[in-house]
Amino acid sequence: MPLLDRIRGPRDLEDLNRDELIQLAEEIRAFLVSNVSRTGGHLGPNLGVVELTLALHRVFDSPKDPIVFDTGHQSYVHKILTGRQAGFAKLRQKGGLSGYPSRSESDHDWVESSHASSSLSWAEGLAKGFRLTGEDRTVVAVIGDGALTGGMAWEAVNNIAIQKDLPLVIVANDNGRSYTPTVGGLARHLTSLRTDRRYEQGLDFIRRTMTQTPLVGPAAYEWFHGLKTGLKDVLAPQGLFADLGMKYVGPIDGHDIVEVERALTQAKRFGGPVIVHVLTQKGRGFAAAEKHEEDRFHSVGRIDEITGEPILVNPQRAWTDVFSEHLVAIGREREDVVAITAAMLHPTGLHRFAEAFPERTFDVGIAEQHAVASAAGLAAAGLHPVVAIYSTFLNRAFDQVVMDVALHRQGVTFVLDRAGVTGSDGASHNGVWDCSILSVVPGLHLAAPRDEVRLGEALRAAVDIADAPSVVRFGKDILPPAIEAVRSIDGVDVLAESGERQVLVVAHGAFVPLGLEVGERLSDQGIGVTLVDPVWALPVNPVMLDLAREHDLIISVEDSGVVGGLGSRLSQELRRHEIDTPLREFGVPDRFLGHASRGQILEELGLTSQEIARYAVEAVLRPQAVPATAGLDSSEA
Ligand SMILES: Cc1ncc(C[n+]2csc(CCOP(=O)(O)OP(=O)(O)O)c2C)c(N)n1
Ligand SMILES: CC(=O)[C@@H](O)[C@H](O)COP(=O)(O)O
Ligand SMILES: [Mg+2]
Repeated sequence: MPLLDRIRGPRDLEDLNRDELIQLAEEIRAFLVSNVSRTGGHLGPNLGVVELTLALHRVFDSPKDPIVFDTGHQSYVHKILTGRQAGFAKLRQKGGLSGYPSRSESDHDWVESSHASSSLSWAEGLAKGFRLTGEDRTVVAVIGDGALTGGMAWEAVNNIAIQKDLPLVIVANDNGRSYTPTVGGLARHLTSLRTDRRYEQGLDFIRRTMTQTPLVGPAAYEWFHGLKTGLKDVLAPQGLFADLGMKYVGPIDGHDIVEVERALTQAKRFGGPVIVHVLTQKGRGFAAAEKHEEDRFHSVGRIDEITGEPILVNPQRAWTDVFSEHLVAIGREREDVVAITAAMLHPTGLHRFAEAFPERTFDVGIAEQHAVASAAGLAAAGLHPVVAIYSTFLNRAFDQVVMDVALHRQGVTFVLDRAGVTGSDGASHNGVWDCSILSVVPGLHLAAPRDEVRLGEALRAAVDIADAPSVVRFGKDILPPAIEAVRSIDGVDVLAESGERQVLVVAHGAFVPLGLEVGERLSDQGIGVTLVDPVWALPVNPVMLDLAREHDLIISVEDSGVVGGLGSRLSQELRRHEIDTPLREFGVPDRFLGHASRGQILEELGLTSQEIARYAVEAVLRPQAVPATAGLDSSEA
């Protein structure tokens, strides 16, 4: 019987000997490869933390001792060891396991992380809280070298370092990579800790001595490890962490389970804040991942479990690809255009720009706030920065968008990928907050292009704006075919017109095809429709006000948060101009969405042409009978 079948919870790990643990680690890797290759998910990060997670669960008493996984994408092994093996068949699917820690799944999950660099603050708060309430618990934070580049992590370190009796163990899981190799001074510092020559020379000496000792088997192993640990304390540079006043243990070979356990035990006994520096290999044990230069299989779709080749290669291009190509073309024409990524060069499509213009591309680490403020500086120095970032991660840098870019009237372009409902990564990764938060930024321009042509045009227009923030947002899906306008009125594209001017459908970005379907359904019912795409949704184009005056009802559809979103902004402008045409906004309600496919989520929210058209027909035929909030109701289904 495989050992893994006997593991129902961390207690089942207690009696395993070293050989059994090694076998179990192998079984877990096979389990991960076989399952994640079928569902997709964060394979590489999890293959790297198998021994580390086994050791964590043997040394600490989870859930009494909380284990907080930074970002949380590397918590699959933790899930396997805490009774959730069966759930992997539906990982990240509707009704299945979340791709991140989830409190509804298990008491072992304390923090539903997913946005990076917050674990140390969480752990500090938990540990401080337990100390105040007199509970004897140790809190563990597992943070990657990438997540350690985030400013929040350093705000926490600064605060932790002065609390000498805080029972807090920070495990720095150093695999040298975020997606690509982790960049920056900290990464360099970790490398120097990893490769310090004095420690290596000391180890060589021990190895040579060992060949002359009479010890064999486990005794030799114990002896060797004891010496290695002692040697590290004496010879290895404690560096930055120790200088800040924290105890540093490491560097530890993260795939040597005995060594990891020993270090964690030592850290637990210490009773104050300790950083345990563990070296791991992203993608370990799966050849295709180990040699995958781009990201070591950080996040995969469905793949062949032997070769690692993607199973479904969609020949159609995604929004990211098209943006990527347009930006290179712009870069050739405009020497002042520079690009910034917060550790996501390939996922945001900036790798092409980086290949063409390496000296004009900046990877700042997982540091969105810095990325945006630094962009303001670059703009003030005469350049035009393009900050390419996932919509959800811009939340981190809202203040910098307002204070550093908008207030200073700097020409910075934000390209927001993964805008709208993304689905399988769960609540936190839907890009549904950008329009609401950006709507309140004075002077900001925002475009939601509907197809490739409009994306190219919007991007060019955005980089021409030299005195204000400009934003181009698009989703994760593949691109729809080009949708040509029937005519254009001062920048507002009219996509369809039929009959009397009864219903004005205003559709944005990826929801333009949905708007077209709504329009068709209405004209099939004999209702006059005008369908428009403003392309530039912010600031509101005055043409929209004229169009609003000419219609009886306005329906706005957007793939973003409905509260304070684009429809809502238009509605406010109408009121400001005393235009009383009723407007109903359809978009994503203000609640957290469970993980599921994009299609399933949109269906659940009633964001289908059938539901929207049903509302519009009712509102036109029986205006008195339709409640004022009906549009919002259907999106809260
Ligand atoms: C605030 C924020 N920005 C960007 C990301 C996207 N992201 C997820 S994992 C990751 C790299 C993490 O690297 P590391 O912490 O070293 O973990 P590893 O995958 O190497 O285990 C990035 C950039 C995120 N989750 N949160
Ligand atoms: C953990 C994290 O934040 C990213 O890895 C994210 O899951 C990537 O999303 P995509 O797969 O949409 O690029
Ligand atoms: Mg890493």
